[in-house]
Amino acid sequence: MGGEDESPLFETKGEKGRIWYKLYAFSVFVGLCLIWVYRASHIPKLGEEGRWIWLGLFGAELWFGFYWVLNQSVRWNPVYRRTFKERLSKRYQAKLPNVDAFVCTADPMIEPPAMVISTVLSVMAYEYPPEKLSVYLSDDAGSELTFYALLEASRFAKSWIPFCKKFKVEPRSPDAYFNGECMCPKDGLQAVEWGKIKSLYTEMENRINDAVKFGKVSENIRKQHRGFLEWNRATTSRDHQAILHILIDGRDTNAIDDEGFTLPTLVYMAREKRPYRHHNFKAGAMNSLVRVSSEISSGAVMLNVDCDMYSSNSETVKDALCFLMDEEKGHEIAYVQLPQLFNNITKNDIYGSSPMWAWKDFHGLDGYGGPLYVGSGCFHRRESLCGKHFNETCKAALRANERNMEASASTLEERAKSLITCTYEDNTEWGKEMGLKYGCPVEDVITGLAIKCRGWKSIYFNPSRAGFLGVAPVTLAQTLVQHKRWSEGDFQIFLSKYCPFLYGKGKLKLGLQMGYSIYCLWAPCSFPTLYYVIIPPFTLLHGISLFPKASGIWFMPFSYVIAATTMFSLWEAFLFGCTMKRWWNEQRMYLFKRLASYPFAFVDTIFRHLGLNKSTFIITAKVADEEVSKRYKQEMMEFGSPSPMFTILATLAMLNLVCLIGGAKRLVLGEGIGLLGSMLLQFVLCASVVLINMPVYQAMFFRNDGGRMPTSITLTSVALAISLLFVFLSLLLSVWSAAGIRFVIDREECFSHSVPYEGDTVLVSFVVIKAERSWHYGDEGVDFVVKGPHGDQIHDARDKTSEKFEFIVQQKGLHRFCFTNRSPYHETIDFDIHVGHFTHFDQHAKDEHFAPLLEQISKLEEALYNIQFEQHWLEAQTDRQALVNEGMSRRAMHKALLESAALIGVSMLQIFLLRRLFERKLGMSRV
Ligand SMILES: O=c1ccn([C@@H]2O[C@H](COP(=O)(O)OP(=O)(O)O[C@H]3O[C@H](CO)[C@@H](O)[C@H](O)[C@H]3O)[C@@H](O)[C@H]2O)c(=O)[nH]1
Ligand SMILES: [Mn+2]
Repeated sequence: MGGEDESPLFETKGEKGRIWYKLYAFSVFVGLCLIWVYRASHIPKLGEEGRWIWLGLFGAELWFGFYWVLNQSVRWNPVYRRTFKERLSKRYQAKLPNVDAFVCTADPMIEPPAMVISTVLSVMAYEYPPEKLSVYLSDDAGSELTFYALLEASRFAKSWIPFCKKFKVEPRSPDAYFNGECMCPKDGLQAVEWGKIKSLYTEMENRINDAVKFGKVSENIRKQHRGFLEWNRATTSRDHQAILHILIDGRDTNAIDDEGFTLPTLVYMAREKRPYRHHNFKAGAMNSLVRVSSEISSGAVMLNVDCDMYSSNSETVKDALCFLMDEEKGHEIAYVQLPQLFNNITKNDIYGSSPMWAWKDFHGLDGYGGPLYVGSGCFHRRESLCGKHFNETCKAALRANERNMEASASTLEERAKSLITCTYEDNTEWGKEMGLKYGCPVEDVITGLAIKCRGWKSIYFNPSRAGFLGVAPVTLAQTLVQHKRWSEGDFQIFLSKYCPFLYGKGKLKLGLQMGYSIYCLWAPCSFPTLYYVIIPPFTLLHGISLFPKASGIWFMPFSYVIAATTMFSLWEAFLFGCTMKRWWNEQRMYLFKRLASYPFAFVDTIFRHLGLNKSTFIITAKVADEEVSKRYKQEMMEFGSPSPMFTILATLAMLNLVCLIGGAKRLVLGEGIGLLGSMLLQFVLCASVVLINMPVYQAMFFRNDGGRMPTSITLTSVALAISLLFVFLSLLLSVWSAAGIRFVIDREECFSHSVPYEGDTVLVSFVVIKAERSWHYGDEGVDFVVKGPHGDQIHDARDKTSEKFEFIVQQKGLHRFCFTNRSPYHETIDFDIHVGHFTHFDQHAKDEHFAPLLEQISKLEEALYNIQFEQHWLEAQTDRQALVNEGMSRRAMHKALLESAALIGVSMLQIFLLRRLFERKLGMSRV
């Protein structure tokens, strides 16, 4: 047995109880296959009704199944890592490598300099030999405000770092430490120092915030450092020379903290920017940092954090080194990614920013050779990031390296500056084979993939104390935009030559190829989801069943797959200690991303592929105004600023609401429990969508704060929902004439229909389409008699070829509708009936606020039915007329269209007036 010296620096463990998971997964897979079999074996034949709708559903279910299979890759073989930092310290104390930490910022307005320097200070205070630690700040805004803040930080560090080390403070971001939940120390000495440091910090923060408020630094401050000379009147964030200043030079014997210890090196960098040169966003900044640091400190390990992601665990560097320096496996590892967690998540995580499953997936990816590189919170081996291919000679490469001690700081600055000019990268491999790749909105994911295809492995490490904490978006729009960027970038990778299945073939394990594809295929997931959220509700409204009956055997696989996957995800949430509400919020965001972010991402990627648009990088804001933050803390969804994404969400929410109400009405008023049996799944689906959309309805109709849905979006989405209903209605009627019956009559034919309420309006129509003799077209009609429940005659028409009328029901119960054909020929008759139940609505609705809304919806819906009836009638008429006169039908259609348009207009107006009414009511009650 080997001694302590040969024991590994980290340990890997699998998860127990995987066999149960595999059994569960297998059973779900069987369920999925049965669903496919059901769909495939029940496809309506060519020319039959509803074939396309059915095929569409089949397509969606194929996709969901396929995607579910992909997802198994990250659940099949998860691994968990543990490090042994004491062994590292014992064996490598003097031989630890230089570590360079990079912090990126890009806009002092949405990434406040005070926040940025707190992040910088948190990494400067790492528990690591300071002479081996260098921190670089890349400022893509080239802002003197950020430079000034960093200058302040370089001074504050002198007291902050010794304070942290002396009292083992965590977290080491002064902002998080003083404003977070840390307790003021009771112990005498620490309490005194705590007070001193806190006031130092507060003063510094105030000075920085004052400068930011003022928009520039004062003349007094300008005199404090020659660096300010870089900024003149012509300097803008898009147009300036390369700026680089070593604010603390760790080699300098005078660069010491208050306790006399060396300080880590601190560098400010703003790469050259010119309006006519593309700067490649964060990837460009990172590559500049890689070059600059190789000149100044040439750390063998590089850490990158976003400016909002402070280090919350001062031991993380050592953890990372345990992986990279492990004697046996360390040399194969290119990077160590830590999870991106957030410090501003509310109890129920309303925007699903920290979905536990997302990071769980990374354990699964780790089992197949390595997680994705996702930007912030990742430690890289310099050589692998710079393009080196893995081979066995890489062994023992990570060693302590000497810094250039001869060159003066200003020489280093000059040399470094020449590496960050606009032209430096021309005709080089930077952005292609070296450094981070350009041209992709998720530079990190594509770079990580390329690194792994060069033969390296990666590690996912989730320490019990969070390594990094950032700022999660605090509005719905920001979250959706961020996900649009990610899903767009990932999908772009899938379509490029870096597609995990092509590029990774033979280089990555199949499990990892599948794992990468989960992310790469986010964007296309939007279409099956959209289909599922639109079509089943529509057909629910029209009483068309798309899923097996609840009593039938085919119902089993559907219900099993839905129940099993839902229960499983609830179980997982429960294991993570999630609240029910948080799980529910997560489901909502899961749906919203698929409905709103991913479709845009998909379309934009396709356009980009066709060369129609360029990629952009919308930086996520890290600050919000007070009102917005307040609502975020109260977990109220923020819809305040208009966004086309909201229009989609609101339209679909309205659509599902109307369809659910329509379906429920059918259930209550007409077809009863039989309908529920044949439409159960559609009801469940539609009802879940409506439930999950509650915050949307609230924002549209019931809220009065700044975060409610903008009126313009409410109006547009209501109009859109109505138009969609009409479009589908006419489509459905043309392909799937569910309403009305067409039958051939010989002598006599009777129908009965039960009307449950007195006072309902019944619309009845029939048209004799054609007689069964082609050579002769006569005008012979049929007789039509309607009788009430007690045999009383309600309507009597003699010898009519068509008829349309309505009557009010006097007595509820079974009504009879009888046709008599007096001609010797068979006739084809189209018969349609519709019972309207609007007048009774107000008796049922109690809620004072809900009543008018539901009434309006009901009215709309009633109108819709009437139009449907009308259209059906027109169509039947048209069919008849087609035999007589083509021209007539066109006029009929025009009439129908005109009617529809008028109705949309009126409904819109009603909704608008209703809203106004609400506003006034709420306004009054507040006074
Ligand atoms: O031109 C730019 C644009 C952005 N950034 C910086 O990039 C970081 C990430 O930007 P942010 O808007 O916060 O994006 P997020 O979506 O929150 O970032 C995640 O997703 C990005 C890829 O889309 C990764 O690069 C990040 O590391 C990862 O945290 C921030 O520090 C920015 O300052 C730049 O330096 N230059
Ligand atoms: Mn961010």
